[in-house]
Amino acid sequence: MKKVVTCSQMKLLDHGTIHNMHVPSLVLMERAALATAEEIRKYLEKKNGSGNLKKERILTVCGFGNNGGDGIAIARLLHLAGIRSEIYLAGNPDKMTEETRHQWDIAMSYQVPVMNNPVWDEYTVIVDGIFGVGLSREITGNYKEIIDHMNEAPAYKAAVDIPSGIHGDTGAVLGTAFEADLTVTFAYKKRGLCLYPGRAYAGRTVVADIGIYDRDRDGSELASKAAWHIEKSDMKTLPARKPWGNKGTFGKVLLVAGSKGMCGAACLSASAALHGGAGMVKIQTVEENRIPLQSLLPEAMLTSEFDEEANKKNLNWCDVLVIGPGLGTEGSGKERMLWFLENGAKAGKPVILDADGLNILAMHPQWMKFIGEQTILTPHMGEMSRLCGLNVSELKEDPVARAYQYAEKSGGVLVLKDACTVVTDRNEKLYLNLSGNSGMATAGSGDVLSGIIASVLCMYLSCEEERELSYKAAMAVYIHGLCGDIAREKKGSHGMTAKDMIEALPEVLKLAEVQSKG
Ligand SMILES: NC(=O)C1=CN([C@@H]2O[C@H](COP(=O)(O)OP(=O)(O)OC[C@H]3O[C@@H](n4cnc5c(N)ncnc54)[C@H](OP(=O)(O)O)[C@@H]3O)[C@@H](O)[C@H]2O)[C@@H](O)CC1
Ligand SMILES: [K+]
Repeated sequence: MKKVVTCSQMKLLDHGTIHNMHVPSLVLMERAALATAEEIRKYLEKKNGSGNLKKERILTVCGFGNNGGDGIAIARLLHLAGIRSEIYLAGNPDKMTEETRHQWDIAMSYQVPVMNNPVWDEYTVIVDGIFGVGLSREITGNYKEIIDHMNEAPAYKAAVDIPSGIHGDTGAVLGTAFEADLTVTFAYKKRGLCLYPGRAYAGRTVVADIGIYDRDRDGSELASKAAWHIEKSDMKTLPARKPWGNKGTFGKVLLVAGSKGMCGAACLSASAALHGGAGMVKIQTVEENRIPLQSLLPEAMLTSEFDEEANKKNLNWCDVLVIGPGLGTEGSGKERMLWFLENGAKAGKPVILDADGLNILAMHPQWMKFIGEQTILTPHMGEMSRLCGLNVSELKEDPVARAYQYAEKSGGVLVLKDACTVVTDRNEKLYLNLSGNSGMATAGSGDVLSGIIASVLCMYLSCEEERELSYKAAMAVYIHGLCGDIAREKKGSHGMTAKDMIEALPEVLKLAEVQSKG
């Protein structure tokens, strides 16, 4: 797992390294510049072969905060490497920080060329060192014009730390933003580089170690509320399947799903749970779904009984409950959701509340009392909008804050599904997901996710290692994204379907087995 920070957390870490550990700010800046110049050089060498860079001409556009200081140092390093490299200063030089002024003096000593009226089309690379984590408001006026010129130029574009104009905490565009091909960010990914649209503006993102220290001198962790993103190497931590286990020990999932004429969602969710390794899956549905479901998915069990005695038996039998796919919001669906949500909570069973389960909850907010620490809610933006009464554009302005608010209010783990899915709980454990692609925005994708979450919870049933529910949910979201990535590779983002993601699931989980064997 890798940390993801907010701008204020990054400033705290910078400050701690400089003032507690006594690493001079200019040393950090030099390392930031070296890492960025090196990435640019690597790009140029790849483009030109290892030889001649004479045709290249680089313009670094610098602001007056420390992001500008990084930019000036980058221009100097490229100049000293024998590449045509020029500086353009944007804004008011009276506002230069001490470090940036120092970088300016060094660059002038080395006679790095400075342009006052650049002809934007003449450059092969444009580097954006205007604003970094210090961006504090909408970009307007002259700065906006400059960024728009930079975007229109045909050059390869590299951003220093974060594309200027992207809000480092939310990924929002403040007025305008630099459209980078490459972003070299320092120490940790910033939230705004993970969330959209910031992630799209950043292009390929490289995280460079510049010597930031994440602890205080007494060893306590700084920025301890930082977020995390899961990566492939974390898959090896998934519990291995015990050789002496049986289908009972690998987890029993009860899926309360489907309604008259609606069995597809139940089928996809159950199928994902089985492909994800759950030992047994039983679908609690309506009798009309028996024939289609048993023909489509003979591995799953099915019950249409719905009375106190049968319900209790089914509830006692299962280890994990999934409530919602294709349930409908009225009549039997509503009754089934209420019974299993209430009694599942009383029995302390983990419940994944999805799709119509969430829509019913939105219609009956008083049932939130049945949501607890063992509940995972998986709304997409539309469902979240119904749950919390904000419209989708309001949610998208700051999805992390909205997800956290609802997790706190409900007490459950919230999985807010979007291009960058946010997972959080009331303890502010926060995960931003980086796997997956736009091809996954297709019917049934959410049903597949609820099945995968159930299967990941099953993996941990007989495992000694304790993991928080939010981590397991985030791991499932990551796995789901990898399935989407494989499906896209095979079928393309237009043609892939939810079924293709399920088909990719064994391949993804095999990766975990291979990794854990070393
Ligand atoms: N020593 C360190 O800490 C290290 C920091 N590092 C680097 O420093 C970066 C952070 O530097 P930073 O804190 O100086 O902020 P930065 O992003 O340069 O911007 C501040 C300037 O922008 C201005 N401004 C803001 N918004 C504006 C707007 N909309 N329109 C117009 N102006 C606006 C603001 O003006 P003001 O708000 O004061 O009027 C101020 O002048 C970080 O991202 C990394 O690259 C690395 O070298 C490692 C060591
Ligand atoms: K920048």
